[in-house]
Amino acid sequence: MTSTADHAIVVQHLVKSYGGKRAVDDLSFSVRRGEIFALLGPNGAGKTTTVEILEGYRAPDSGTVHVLGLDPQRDAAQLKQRIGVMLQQGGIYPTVTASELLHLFRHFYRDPEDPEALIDLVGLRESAHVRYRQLSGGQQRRLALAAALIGKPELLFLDEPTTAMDPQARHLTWGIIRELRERGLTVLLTTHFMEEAERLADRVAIIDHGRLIALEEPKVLTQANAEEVQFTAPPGLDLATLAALPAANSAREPRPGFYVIATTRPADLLAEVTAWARDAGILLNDLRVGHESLEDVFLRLTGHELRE
Ligand SMILES: Nc1ncnc2c1ncn2[C@@H]1O[C@H](COP(=O)(O)OP(=O)(O)OP(=O)(O)O)[C@@H](O)[C@H]1O
Repeated sequence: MTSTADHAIVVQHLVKSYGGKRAVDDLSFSVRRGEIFALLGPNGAGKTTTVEILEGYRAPDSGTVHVLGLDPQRDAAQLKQRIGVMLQQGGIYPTVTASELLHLFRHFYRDPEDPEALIDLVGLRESAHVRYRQLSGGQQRRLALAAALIGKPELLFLDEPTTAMDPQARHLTWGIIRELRERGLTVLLTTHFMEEAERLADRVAIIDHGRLIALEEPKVLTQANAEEVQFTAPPGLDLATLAALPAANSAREPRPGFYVIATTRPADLLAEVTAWARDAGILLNDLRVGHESLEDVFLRLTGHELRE
């Protein structure tokens, strides 16, 4: 039973339409206190709409939503003191510095965090007095993260937190988010990045067309399936031939030239695939055995790929 005592967010049968189109379609899920929960889905899946309803910026058409035990519409003022929202790109005044922004924002909260400690936490000490527009994309996102933390929130909403970051900045940010979980914060994350959900989240809700497709721990999602042999080769190979290899269960070509063969005997299949390729004079690249990635899982569940 989901209760508001041990759950930071409880969403039940949420519906939101724009015109005649359902952006969120009977969505139900709960986020436990202290977990990092990812909403994963392609463009237009309904992630932002859902998050904005939870933040109190949009009203649902029907269904119920509880955030920290509160109704985001009715208890908006109370809730704003207890949640942190990372502003989207472009949401920060271009000539302000990190230090100025955080020292200003602290006045909006009853019990704010020390701005200087936050500057250190997000790794902006060297750039604390640089104007926002002169920061790199990754630094700008980290400042937005610091700004979301200034009110010492219990629950943090991160909408696409590592967009525009290079791999180094992304890893840094993942480290910060993990540290926040250690401190007991609950995090609701939306992302297009498989790897981000896989590495950060305790549980992942995959949504598509406003509906819940799956809700699992990342490792359960990826282990639920048999192993696979994957490789790249020229597009258009005969899938029936591949599926007919003795150790193969099924074969598919999810992207042109990228092949996935499911098996319960990966070592045998690997030998069969390489022998077949040699006989057919086909060069295989990136041959590997593995579990499905979250990307494969998404493709299998929704029939289309996750786009950035
Ligand atoms: N204010 C609005 N008016 C009309 N339609 C909207 C509005 N906001 C969103 N939509 C539509 O609702 C659907 C869900 O959009 P939403 O932004 O919630 O998805 P998303 O998963 O966050 O996608 P993205 O990753 O692109 O932000 C989309 O089809 C979108 O075009």
